[in-house]
Amino acid sequence: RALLWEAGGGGRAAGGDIRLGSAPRLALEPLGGKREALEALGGKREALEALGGKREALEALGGKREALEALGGKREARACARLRAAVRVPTVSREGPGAADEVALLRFGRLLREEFPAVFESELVTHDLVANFSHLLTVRGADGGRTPYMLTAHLDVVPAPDYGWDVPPFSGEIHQGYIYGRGTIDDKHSLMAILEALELLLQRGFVPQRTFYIGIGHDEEIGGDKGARNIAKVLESRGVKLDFLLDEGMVILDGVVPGLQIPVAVVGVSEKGSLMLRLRVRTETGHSSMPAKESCIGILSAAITRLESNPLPQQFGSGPERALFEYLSPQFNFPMRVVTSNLWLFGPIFSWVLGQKPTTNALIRTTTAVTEFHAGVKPNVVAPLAEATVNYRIHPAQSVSEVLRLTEEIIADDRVELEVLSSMEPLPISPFDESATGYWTISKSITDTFPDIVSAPGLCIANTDTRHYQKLTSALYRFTPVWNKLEDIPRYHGVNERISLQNYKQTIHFYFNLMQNADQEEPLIKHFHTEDL
Ligand SMILES: CCCCCCCC/C=C\CCCCCCCC(=O)N[C@@H](Cc1ccccc1)C(=O)O
Ligand SMILES: [Zn+2]
Ligand SMILES: [Zn+2]
Repeated sequence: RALLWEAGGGGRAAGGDIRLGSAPRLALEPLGGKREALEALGGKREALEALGGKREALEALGGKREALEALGGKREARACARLRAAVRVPTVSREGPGAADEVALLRFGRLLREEFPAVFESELVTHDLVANFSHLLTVRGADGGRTPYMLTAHLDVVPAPDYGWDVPPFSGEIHQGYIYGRGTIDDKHSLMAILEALELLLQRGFVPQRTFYIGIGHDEEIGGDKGARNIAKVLESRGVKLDFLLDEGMVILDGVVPGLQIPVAVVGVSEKGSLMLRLRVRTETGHSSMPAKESCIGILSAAITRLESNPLPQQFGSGPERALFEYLSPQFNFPMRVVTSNLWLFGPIFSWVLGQKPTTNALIRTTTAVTEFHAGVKPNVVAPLAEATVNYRIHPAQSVSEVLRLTEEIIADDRVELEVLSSMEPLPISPFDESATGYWTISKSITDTFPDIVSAPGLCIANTDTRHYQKLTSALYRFTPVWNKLEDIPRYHGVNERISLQNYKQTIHFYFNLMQNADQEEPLIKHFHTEDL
């Protein structure tokens, strides 16, 4: 069983295509009969629970060997079934008032309570419902003298139109060893894996030494102002201080960092800031047969062209991206090893190389993304108004005001009005030196789960709920152990979001390891091992 789950890298599929979709009789034949099929899966109830129903069970099982390979065992089968059930609840966050699907959010809360009875019924665990749909779990530790820590995740997802998906985005279908669906890597995988790990540990009688919190926000995808912000307020009102907090953010990168031959787990120790800017040009409207020399559309387009052709200056070396390459230096191939060991000399050329690809460019500068453009009312009317939105993600070495000043300089046209829709300064760099217990607990848990990869501190290029928790701790980390190859990066907020069955199991292992490592004073020793899972 272990061999089957461990075959291949984290991002590779375990098992073959287990979608059959053919008649029940055809599905039963390779299994040798209904009774054998059910026996193989540990019983009718488990099989049905794992696969979500009789018809689905039969459709999904391409054969006895494939079924066992894909499911790895009863416990894994149930965990996968629970993640699939979570994906099927469309907890979509949309921009604008009244945009939350309250029915789905409530349904999701019920699903958590039903699927994790040991967690929700444990005497060690207190559950607070926050802002109606978010959840705060307090897991009481035996040693009240130790500073607690916190794990966070979010239950909402971005919208997913059916178009472009190989399987429906809210089906949770298994296809070629992957669970597909919105939320499988952002961020239901981590939420469900945290609860799986806790459920298992509690079932085994685990009593944590130190208290820890699990915060589950319901509106991260639209800023977290109701969920995470209020969870943080509840904790602040209780006088809680945290040793560290771990949220989503960075991931395992396999073949993404140029010149690095082994996969790296990047733990986000800082997070870029953000500025949403509305650009607006107003001009006289009128009959399109007598247009003025310049239209608001032309003026705004020219301004946008100037912004896109003048990227903000690179900042390589002044943020946590430098630490990433210094940490990884011994792992690079020649000549990259020489380059990254001598950044004092090769910094400028290396920065130019990083600037050539969107993923690595995001590390070294404030990025400029023109995300919206609206103008015009009718084909034969001179447009009175043109508007565009620009989203900057601000490098830690810059500030909101500096980005605004540079924008005005680049546009250099008073007819273009600027309105700040929202802004956020980059987050401070969390400690990752030898005394940073949170960083090393995460790092050790990565190594325990993935012995063959390295971990390193880095910059999180997107925003997370962590900013809401800044009053509770200055040790904010952003990482979930999703295994990404370069071609997987567009799956975030894109189409065909998926996680391999093997990678989901590893995600559970990671939190299982972390919950034990977090209790340990040096040296870190675990009582339960993932081999027992
Ligand atoms: C050499 C290293 C290369 C680095 C490559 C980086 C590859 C990154 C891979 C995966 C990124 C995963 C990001 C997962 C977290 C996404 C969180 C998110 O989407 N947040 C939203 C939050 C938000 C903020 C403001 C308003 C609404 C929502 C976001 O940032 O837009
Ligand atoms: Zn997310
Ligand atoms: Zn997201």
